Amino acid sequence: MKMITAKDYSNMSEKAAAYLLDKIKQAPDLTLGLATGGTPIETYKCLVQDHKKNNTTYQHITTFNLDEYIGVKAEDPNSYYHYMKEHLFDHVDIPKQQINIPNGMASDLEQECKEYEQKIADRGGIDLQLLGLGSNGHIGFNEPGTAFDSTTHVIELTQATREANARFFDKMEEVPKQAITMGIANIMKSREILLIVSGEKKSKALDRLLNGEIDPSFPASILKKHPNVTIIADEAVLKHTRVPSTFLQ
Ligand SMILES: O=P(O)(O)OC[C@H]1O[C@](O)(CO)[C@@H](O)[C@@H]1O
Repeated sequence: MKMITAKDYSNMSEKAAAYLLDKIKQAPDLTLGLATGGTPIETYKCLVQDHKKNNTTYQHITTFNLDEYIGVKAEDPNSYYHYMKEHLFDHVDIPKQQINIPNGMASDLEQECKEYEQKIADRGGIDLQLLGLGSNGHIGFNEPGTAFDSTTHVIELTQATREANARFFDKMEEVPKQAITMGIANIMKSREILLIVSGEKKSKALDRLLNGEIDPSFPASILKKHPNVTIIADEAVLKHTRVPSTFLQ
């Protein structure tokens, strides 16, 4: 794993967007794994600004989102489908048929998971996966205890995750209890991973990732076994994180 440091959230987002754009320019038909949540919002904003200014094209890009809430309609402002349209897809030239997000309204969720797996496989896997880090170590919605060999599956969200995400909803009761998420095996099969981490509240999690044991009780810990992970972290998170010198470029 290598670490790129950033001054603050904006600078982390600029560096993450520059990193993604560099890869997109090198391989315009890249298969990108995308994340939602608070962390990547400004990264997407930077991609949109770049698209407007420099016309970087997404015509041949295929995307797979990590996860989606179960029981939230696509048009609901809290669906991750809606989030992606609002923050990225409606503002760049990616063809609709190249966008993949699990369908949390599918009547047969097991079948939906299987089909999502097949779509990823048919595309030849993910080239570059963008990841955020949950305070409890979740990646995608793979909560603590999720098997490292898990593939796309239905997950019960922990109370901690529901509380962390409650800020996007009007009431705690509206926060879904379940989601579909790519599994840890899918994330680990990505050829490259870009993990973005910002803010003091993520210090404990980043510290555990860098210094702790590899254990399913902290799903992100498996990233240490991936051969090509880059972390972009800002000063606020790094202030209380012990960074082993081997991680610094
Ligand atoms: O970026 P946030 O909002 O802190 O969330 C951390 C992670 O949790 C999730 O919301 C769950 O998938 C991810 O999208 C995100 O990367």
